[in-house]
Amino acid sequence: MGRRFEVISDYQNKNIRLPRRKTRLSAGYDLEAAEDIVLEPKKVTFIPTGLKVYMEQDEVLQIFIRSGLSSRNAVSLINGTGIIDADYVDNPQNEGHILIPVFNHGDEPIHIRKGQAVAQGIFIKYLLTDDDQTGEQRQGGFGSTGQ
Ligand SMILES: O=c1ccn([C@H]2C[C@H](O)[C@@H](COP(=O)(O)OP(=O)(O)OP(=O)(O)O)O2)c(=O)[nH]1
Repeated sequence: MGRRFEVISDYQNKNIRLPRRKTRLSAGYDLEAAEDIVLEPKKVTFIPTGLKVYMEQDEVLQIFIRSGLSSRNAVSLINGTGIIDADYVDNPQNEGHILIPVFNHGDEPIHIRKGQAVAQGIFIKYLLTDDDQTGEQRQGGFGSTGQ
């Protein structure tokens, strides 16, 4: 299967750039906002990226805030670190749209522009226990398996 980002159907022809690393040894692929969006104070906003990601079965994409954004503004990911599972891609609910849930701790709205890099994704390999036999298939999007 390899490892690659793709633009989801709803965001085709909207000039979404595929994530890139800044320098030769940067670990993170920069994730940009797919739309202009306002982060209202003391609220969680799901920033759309317009992207999905394919990766190998034993891999996960971890999402972190970009320090540029968090040092200029009092914002953080509401979930600390976002976990994008390898079987999230192409799920029937939202095609595997990568969303970035950001909390604005400040008192003023923050205006995010389309194309602004807000977070970064780092691919990591994960391990299983010896007796792991999980065979369940993912059906949906964010929060779908934990109900
Ligand atoms: O910041 C995030 C975190 C997660 N996701 C997507 C990818 C991930 O594969 C899916 C499920 O996330 P997670 O497993 O963290 O949440 P959950 O509450 O356990 O949901 P689920 O029941 O769907 O596993 O939601 C995002 O788009 N952004």
